[in-house]
Amino acid sequence: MIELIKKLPKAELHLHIEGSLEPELMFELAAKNNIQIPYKSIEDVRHAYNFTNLQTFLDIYYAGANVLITKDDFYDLTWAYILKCVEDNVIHTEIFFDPQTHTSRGIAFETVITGINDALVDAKKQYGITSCIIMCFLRHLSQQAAFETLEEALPFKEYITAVGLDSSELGNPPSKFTQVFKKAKAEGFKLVAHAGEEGDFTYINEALDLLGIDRIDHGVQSIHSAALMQRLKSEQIPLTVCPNSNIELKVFESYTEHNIKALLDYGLNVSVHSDDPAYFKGYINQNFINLYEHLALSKNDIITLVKNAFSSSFITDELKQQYLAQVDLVLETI
Ligand code: HPA
Ligand SMILES: [Zn+2]
Repeated sequence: MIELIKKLPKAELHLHIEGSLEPELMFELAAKNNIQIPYKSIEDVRHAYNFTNLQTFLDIYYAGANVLITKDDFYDLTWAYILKCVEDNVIHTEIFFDPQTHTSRGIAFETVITGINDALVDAKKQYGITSCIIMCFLRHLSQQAAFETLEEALPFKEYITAVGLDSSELGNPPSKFTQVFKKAKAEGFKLVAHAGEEGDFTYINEALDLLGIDRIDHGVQSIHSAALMQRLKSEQIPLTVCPNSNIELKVFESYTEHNIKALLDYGLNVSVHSDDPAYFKGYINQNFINLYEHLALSKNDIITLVKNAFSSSFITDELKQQYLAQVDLVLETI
């Protein structure tokens, strides 16, 4: 089964590019850019990755992002991630970036977006990997700040497919961003939002009812509302679930307690993703392998999870069919 997991072509739909910053590159960029980081060695960094909840992770994650300064840094970060896609057979990836994490340090929006985009263009040329970019608003900041970020993004609209919402969930419900999501929709962006990771199921209801999102990121707390479960099932609203992240951030105590199998068996449109793989011990294949080893996923479960990701992606229907056929082709050879 592990061979199957590795060989299947996959789509990544929940990946923060800043969360793919491996400690080795963090050290290299810190030295190049003369940025102080609070670690003496790679070992030291890995040791610090011992989180108790979302906020303890975010504090370290934002500090890590401080080493990213130039367009080349954003290119190199993204290219390093593309090489992981090649390793894991990810043929389509939809990546988040957090512009405010960088613009608040005086880095131009243009520097960030063009560095990321150039690497994605090269990924298509060199490996045929398709991609899109999702710009996230930081929910611990104000709606006004999100509006300003949306304005900054408009000249680069052709590079950005969707807007999302991430960072500290508790106390920052989707309702805080109703107006800016309305504007983003009017500008033609697809909409996603992190909801129901640490926040309860009412955050998911708000993301659906007030923001009008196309996909929920995480969404695992939906299991606590029968009405919401019924709605997610009948409307087949995608949930991009990140198992390693949920374990590392103590959303579930262990893999055996993770509810993805229950969500899948109920008939929800769930898929598996890696969130912040440099911080959460592994990329997409490792997420599948951990689930397989602890939750007794069947071959059919794995195929459904893999196919759901393609179906829930923002690519054209034609490309979806092509990629789903590619999955079937690999299945025939195994
Ligand atoms: O898992 C996450 N949740 C919220 N914000 C984030 N920013 C990076 N990763 C995450
Ligand atoms: Zn996330």
